[in-house]
Amino acid sequence: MDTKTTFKALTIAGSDSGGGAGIQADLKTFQELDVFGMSAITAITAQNTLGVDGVYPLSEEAVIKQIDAVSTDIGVDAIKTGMLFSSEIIEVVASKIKQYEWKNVVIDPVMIAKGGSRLLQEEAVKAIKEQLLPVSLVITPNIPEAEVLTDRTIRTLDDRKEAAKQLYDLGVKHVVIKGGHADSQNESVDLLYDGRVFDYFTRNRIDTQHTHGTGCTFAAAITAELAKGQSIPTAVGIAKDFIHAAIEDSLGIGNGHGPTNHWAYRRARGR
Ligand SMILES: Nc1ncnc2c1ncn2[C@@H]1O[C@H](COP(=O)(O)OP(=O)(O)OP(=O)(O)O)[C@@H](O)[C@H]1O
Ligand SMILES: Cc1ncc(CO)c(N)n1
Repeated sequence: MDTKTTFKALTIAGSDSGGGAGIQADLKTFQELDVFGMSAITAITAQNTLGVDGVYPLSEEAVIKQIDAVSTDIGVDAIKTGMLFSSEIIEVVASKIKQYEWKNVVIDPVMIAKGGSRLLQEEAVKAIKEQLLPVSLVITPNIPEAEVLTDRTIRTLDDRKEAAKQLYDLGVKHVVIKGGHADSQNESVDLLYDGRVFDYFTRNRIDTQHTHGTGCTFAAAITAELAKGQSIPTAVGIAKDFIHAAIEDSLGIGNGHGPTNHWAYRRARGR
């Protein structure tokens, strides 16, 4: 008898034509971590390592149809959201999370691309806080996103801890505030808060400009591990190792902020 179990993850996010962030980064990461990846695309971006040259959102109907198509047939063990673009799409996603009673829900609250292009409309921040956070397991903001979501300035680790508590109070069960944008020259520390204790995931800071899609890749790795049934601290620890390997062994592609290397983690394990 075939007893093989296939773990499945769905990403609801934008397409990055450059292949380093968005849907493309998520699917590559799921694949590298032995999880079957599926996607519901919210918007198409014309994008490369130099920046975003166009954003083309899809209709709410198109997003609903994609989510329903995979959920009613294939099934989903974990979901991740990335670029959601508008309040209308956020509302659709929140209602689908409730309808399908998804528990392993990772929200990467993507707002602005490295070159400054908006991937989330300004007024949609409220919908993330009010509709998505209460139905989510984990949120993974970078420091500027955490500042917007909490309306506070984050300079010190104590500021970050206060912001994590504030986000937790909005209903999300675990908060990871990433340290890629922190001032530290030597290390990149990610903070995890579960409503009781703070946990720290620390690796040396790599001196590189090739960090396009680090946030998407990190959150996708957490999602893949949750799909397999790992605990949150274990999933975050594996995601930290995955993104560190991907940044360290970068590909040097393009003329700007290049992508990370999604196969570096697997190669380092001799697979
Ligand atoms: N230079 C670096 N060296 C080591 N780790 C890094 C570096 N930059 C980012 N990271 C790690 O990468 C992950 C993503 O963090 P970051 O704060 O850069 O996310 P982000 O800004 O959302 O990324 P993006 O918007 O490019 O997708 C975190 O685990 C962070 O600690
Ligand atoms: C489509 C897309 N999603 C997320 C990001 C953030 O890295 C990006 N640059 N593009």
